[in-house]
Amino acid sequence: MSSPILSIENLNVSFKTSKGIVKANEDVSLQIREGEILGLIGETGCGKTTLGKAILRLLSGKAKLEGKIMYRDKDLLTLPEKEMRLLRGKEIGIILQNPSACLNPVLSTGKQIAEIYRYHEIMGKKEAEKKAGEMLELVGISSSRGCDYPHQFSGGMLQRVMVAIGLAIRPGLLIADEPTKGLDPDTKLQIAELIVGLVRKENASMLLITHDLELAGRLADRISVMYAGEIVEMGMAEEIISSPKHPYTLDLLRSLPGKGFGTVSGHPPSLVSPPSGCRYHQRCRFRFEACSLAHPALRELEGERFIRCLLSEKGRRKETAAQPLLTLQPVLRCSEEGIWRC
Ligand SMILES: Nc1ncnc2c1ncn2[C@@H]1O[C@H](COP(=O)(O)OP(=O)(O)OP(=O)(O)O)[C@@H](O)[C@H]1O
Ligand code: NI
Repeated sequence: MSSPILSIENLNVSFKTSKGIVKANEDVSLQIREGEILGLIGETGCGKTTLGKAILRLLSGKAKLEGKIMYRDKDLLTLPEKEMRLLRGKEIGIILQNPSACLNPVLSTGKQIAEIYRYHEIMGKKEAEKKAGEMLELVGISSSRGCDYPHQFSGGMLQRVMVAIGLAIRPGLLIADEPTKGLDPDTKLQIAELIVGLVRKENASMLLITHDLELAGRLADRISVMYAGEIVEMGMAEEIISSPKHPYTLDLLRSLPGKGFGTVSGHPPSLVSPPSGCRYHQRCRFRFEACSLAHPALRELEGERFIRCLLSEKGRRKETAAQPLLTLQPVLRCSEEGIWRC
């Protein structure tokens, strides 16, 4: 097994707001290995972007961060800002979800890519502009369009420009935050495959942030499922998709458009005052009394599978799965071993 390029230990991120302290990430621990693509999924507002930005210390001054984030041998939460600036873009690239807000409207796209090389003082102006053209070609845009401004590009093309910027200096780790948001289904897949193809070619690693479980299942090696600021399930992508163990993951899978179910019913809880016990218990079809009282820990099951659910504790699963408090039309059944299947 390859060593981690990124290791996050017990990360807590909170924001002081007028409504109270928003606990956007709580006790988050995960690793991304060399050459690995980790999908981070969860509903809107669960804390995915917070985690991605925390890695690069891009959160606003209101954010309080505790825990440890190691990139190779660098401790990112204590690294001096000067070193952090050198690391951003060069060792860890980021693609944010809204290209038109991230790009400078009065600078040509070619110049914006060239600026990265100039900023990191890798090469001179002429060479940087030539390299920017090559990057555009790499992401499927003619280098002649380097003179064009962001408003002259479609959403999909702009996202390609963001990919070129994110990967310009061949970072070891790429954080891609909803890189396909707002694109039509065909463009979405093309962009996602483009990013993954380039990352794989470089043997780089990636944190792929998305609310799209299907996309993560198709492109990631492993998946972390986040709910209300916490990781609730983590494992190999194909296993998460074929046999989800946390009721939330199961509900996410059931809500895929292809299954015709719509979104997961109910609303995520407040991150200012989350419910006691399991954060998902109010929406969970398998809840039992203890779920509203005891906060489950993230436990490791066999084969690097992690789950934060009281049902995963021995003896509970069968008993409870057999008698869910709420029974929706079951596409579920409980197998002999007590593992749920879609
Ligand atoms: N700068 C901030 N100040 C205050 N609260 C914030 C800030 N940034 C994020 N939050 C809050 O933290 C929580 C997590 O937000 P985050 O953007 O990380 O969620 P997300 O999973 O990325 O959602 P989406 O899928 O919509 O992008 C939300 O409740 C959000 O309102
Ligand atoms: Ni987000």
